[in-house]
Amino acid sequence: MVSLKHWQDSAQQLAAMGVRLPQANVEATRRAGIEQPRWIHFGGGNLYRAFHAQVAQDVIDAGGMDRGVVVVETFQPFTVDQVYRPYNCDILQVIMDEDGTLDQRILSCTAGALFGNPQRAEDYQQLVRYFESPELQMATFTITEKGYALRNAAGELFPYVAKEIADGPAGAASTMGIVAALLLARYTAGAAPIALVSTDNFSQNGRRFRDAVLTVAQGWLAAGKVQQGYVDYLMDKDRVSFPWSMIDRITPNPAPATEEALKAQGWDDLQLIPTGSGVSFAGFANTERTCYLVVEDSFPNGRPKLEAGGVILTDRETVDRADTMKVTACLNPLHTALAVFGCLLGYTKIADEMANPHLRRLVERLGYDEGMPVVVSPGVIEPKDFIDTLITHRLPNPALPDAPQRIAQDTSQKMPIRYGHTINAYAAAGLDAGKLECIPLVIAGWLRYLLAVDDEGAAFTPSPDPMLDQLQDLLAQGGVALGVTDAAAVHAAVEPILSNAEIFDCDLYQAGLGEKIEQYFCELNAGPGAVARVLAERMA
Ligand SMILES: NC(=O)c1ccc[n+]([C@@H]2O[C@H](COP(=O)([O-])OP(=O)(O)OC[C@H]3O[C@@H](n4cnc5c(N)ncnc54)[C@H](O)[C@@H]3O)[C@@H](O)[C@H]2O)c1
Ligand SMILES: O=P(O)(O)OC[C@@H](O)[C@@H](O)[C@H](O)[C@H](O)CO
Repeated sequence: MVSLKHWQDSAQQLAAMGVRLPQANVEATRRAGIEQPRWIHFGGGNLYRAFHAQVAQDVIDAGGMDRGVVVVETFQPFTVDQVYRPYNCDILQVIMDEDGTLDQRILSCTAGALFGNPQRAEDYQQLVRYFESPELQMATFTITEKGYALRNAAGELFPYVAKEIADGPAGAASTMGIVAALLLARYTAGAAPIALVSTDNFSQNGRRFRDAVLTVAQGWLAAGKVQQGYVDYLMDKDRVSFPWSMIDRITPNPAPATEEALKAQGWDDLQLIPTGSGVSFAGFANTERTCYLVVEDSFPNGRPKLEAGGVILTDRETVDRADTMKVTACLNPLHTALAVFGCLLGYTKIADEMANPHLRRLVERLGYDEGMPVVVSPGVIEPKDFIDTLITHRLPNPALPDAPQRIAQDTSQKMPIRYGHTINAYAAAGLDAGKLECIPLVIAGWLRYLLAVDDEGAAFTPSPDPMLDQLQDLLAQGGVALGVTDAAAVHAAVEPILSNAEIFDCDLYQAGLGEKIEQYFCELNAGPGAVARVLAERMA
């Protein structure tokens, strides 16, 4: 048997098993990274473990960075304590090819892991020291869309954000507040430049990230907690940059099937680590081979040689086009459609959904017919090739254990990016959004999903979502349950949701889609079996 915790004792055996090993001196890069990283990553979830860590290992192996990355959690310490530290921060990356091959590689590029929240003073102070150093060049982030959110659906600051603004940097509590406080420490220590790179899935992520940090910082300025010089520092892109990015790699939660396959190959310490939530972790990260990371080349303090890790460095406009292509048209809207309908139809694997001709037709029409017409090619990736590969290889990959339940997480946070953007783009291009059929069908499917009753009439547990309770209450208060198809009752219950521009980035009634979504919802909600029937009729 071989173990990830002690892999260096079995290097020869691992090499014989075909497991790729780090090329650089592991201990030296680890020591140097713990001493002072050049790269800190916030949100050490599965995407970091499968993708950013690969980039960092490639860069280190190629001599493009002399030290390891430090991973930081701000939200909860789970991965730090239960996933990183027990494995000395090492990761087994498992790339799952369509033919069932498991391509395995040990990634030893993570030097340390911290719970960087004032709740854990020792780790937080270490993080502050890292930020005070001019040697730190960049921080990357995968903290999910909600990690950047400061306001509720009514547009008001969350109470804990209002409180941290009133309390000042010492009371930083949200991730945006913590980042603003770390930047204050950096400013005070000499104002060295830095790049803060959001690699989360939403359009213009750098702009929105910057806006969120500035909202907190300007709140502190208004409350007399910081000086103008600090805000000037944050606003100076030559000192603090927020490069935009596009990231793509379908990275499911570690799956029992992967755990079993690895055990059968001789691994003895890669059991799934229970989290008590929908997400799962393990010593391994399972992912697909295809990956893209496109980043605006704006690093005022220099950067590791990211090109050696396959990163495409380019200008902001190209990044924006690549990202818009992926998150608003050619991948993520298709994913959310499969998530919503997959949960309703009892699927647990995306590849199985792609074998359903009606679901396959739905995602083809969503992508080719409804998303693509308003996509501008980024040049660095050809949209038609991208979506062709997605539909013919990536989504149907039977080896990839991706689940609609994973993708359904936080759907309320993704609506503006995945559908609102295209609806608004139709209006901007003088096209009639009211003619769209698949986007409103998915939104109606999401309302149907919120009832938490599947197409057989059985209750299911929706994936975690910060707005779930609020949205479910609106439907319940309106008397909407499975079987309710009275148009007036449905309208009264769903109108506050569909007209809310905080949720969709547009008022769907003004966009000419509200009534159509209500009609689709009534069809989908007619009773058990209605979801499959409507899909079969409309996607014939
Ligand atoms: N998994 C993928 O296929 C994939 C692909 C491309 C992009 N992404 C982007 O990466 C993000 C993370 O994906 P993942 O697969 O690593 O998810 P994950 O669930 O494995 O990890 C989520 C990470 O975000 C942190 N987090 C959650 N809520 C937070 C909050 N409010 N503030 C700060 N941190 C918070 C968690 O602690 C964890 O480190 C996604 O939301 C998406 O934007 C994911
Ligand atoms: O990560 P999210 O929650 O924004 O979205 C779920 C999936 O659509 C997403 O993770 C994809 O797998 C990813 O965007 C592929 O690159």
